[in-house]
Amino acid sequence: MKERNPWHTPLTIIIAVIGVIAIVALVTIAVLQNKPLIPKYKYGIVLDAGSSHTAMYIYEWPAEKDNNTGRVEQTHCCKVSGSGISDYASDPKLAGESLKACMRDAERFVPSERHEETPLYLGATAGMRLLNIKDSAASDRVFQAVSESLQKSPFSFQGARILSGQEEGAFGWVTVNYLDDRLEQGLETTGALDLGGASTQISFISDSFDGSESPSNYVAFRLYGNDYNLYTHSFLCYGKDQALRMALAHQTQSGPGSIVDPCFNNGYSAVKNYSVLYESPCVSGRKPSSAPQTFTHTGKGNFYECQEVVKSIFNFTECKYSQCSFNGIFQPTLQGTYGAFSAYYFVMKFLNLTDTSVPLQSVKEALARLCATPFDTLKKQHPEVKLKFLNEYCFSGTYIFTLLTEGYNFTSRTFSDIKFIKKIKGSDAGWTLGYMLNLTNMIPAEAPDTPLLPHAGYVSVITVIALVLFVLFILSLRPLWPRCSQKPQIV
Ligand SMILES: O=c1[nH]cnc2c1ncn2[C@@H]1O[C@H](COP(=O)(O)OP(=O)(O)O)[C@@H](O)[C@H]1O
Ligand SMILES: [Ca+2]
Repeated sequence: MKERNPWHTPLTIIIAVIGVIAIVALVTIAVLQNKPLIPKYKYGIVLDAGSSHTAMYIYEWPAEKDNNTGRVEQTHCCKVSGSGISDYASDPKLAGESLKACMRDAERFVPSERHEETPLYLGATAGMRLLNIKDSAASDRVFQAVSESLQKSPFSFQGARILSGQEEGAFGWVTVNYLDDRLEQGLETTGALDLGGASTQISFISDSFDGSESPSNYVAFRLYGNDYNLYTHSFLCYGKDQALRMALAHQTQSGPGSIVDPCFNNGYSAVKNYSVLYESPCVSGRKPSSAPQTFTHTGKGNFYECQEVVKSIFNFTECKYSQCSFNGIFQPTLQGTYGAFSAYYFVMKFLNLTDTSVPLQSVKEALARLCATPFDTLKKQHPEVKLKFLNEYCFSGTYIFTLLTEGYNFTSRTFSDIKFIKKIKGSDAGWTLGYMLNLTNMIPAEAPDTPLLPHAGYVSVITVIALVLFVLFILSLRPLWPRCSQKPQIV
């Protein structure tokens, strides 16, 4: 007769089936419990109205996370065609019109159910600061026009305003450190170097700086439970386009009519208008009284001579503090690593010097070579590069080199601490993300409570405990186990 398998009793089969169902149910609940059901996002839109152009950034973050603590990422960027809003002073309506194409873009990228609740901000930087100095009524009219245009969008428009230089510097610093996950984890922070067309910002933490020596350069933050004493300064007129104006103005002082400029390549030649050159507040008041209408601007391409011209737009002597960068502005000792973005990146990218940390000597050699290249050769080497930029790379590169070394005092040792970057993890480096994080209170002052275990750890622990309980349960039923298979013992 065939022996019955002792495990095949109705009781053990029922126990096993119930046990398996219980484990599957437990693990399924553990997996589903903490998982978002459908990936739903919230959105925020920031328009960066820079001196040279306006760009729109759309950010998104998970809607389910409590108090908007989920990671914010840039999902889309739209470049407004035409020039910066400050160039529409004589026809402000056009400034409003120019934003429309990007706003339509935003309507497609943000799901329509979210339109009404999505905040929309416009922040203007140094181009509007200069227009405000030159003609504040014109600046008001431009803001009026862009605000009217943005109010017509389906988003929740929160206003258009000029950022102070301090805000521009501090929010750039917040952006790079947020994207690098340095704030939440309380890691050593990175300094931020931003070069625009009309102003430039430097922001970093220095242990020697507590704000006492120069309170106007001090911004205090408490983020995720950590205190930061940030040094920041924005130099108005030291963006690369206004710096070029100052360099040209300096060279026209010696005698009107023509300039032979070492910062432009040999073979470059253009006729320029005196009053256009001198219309900016960065140079106004210095126009020679005998100046003719136009002057000829030709290049002779020499990096070393160009450096001398560039140095002439800085004041290195005046300083009433313990130490200064330039123009009598206090700067504490440089410390740590730096992310350099916007025009720093564009120029260093053109020089092919962005990938690794670059020795200062290599930058010098690359610039000496670039400036010495005849303009015709340069055009043939770079047919894809817009002439407007190609014309100016010798000047822009020399300006960056001089600003970093003579202005901010980077040395051949500390220069390689600078990384030239455009994006961090898919989001552009710039002030816009930090600005939105601040206005939406998305970075808490105190560290949020975190669950004891991460999700995967939680699921594993639950599974192991369930298995152990199941085995213990089966073992506890031992007295009920069938004994019929045991061989009869011979007494
Ligand atoms: O491809 C490029 N090559 C070189 N420079 C560029 C390129 N794209 C943008 N730029 C420059 O970057 C700068 C951006 O400045 P922005 O418009 O942000 O001014 P702001 O920050 O001073 O208000 C401008 O000088 C612009 O000409
Ligand atoms: Ca800018």
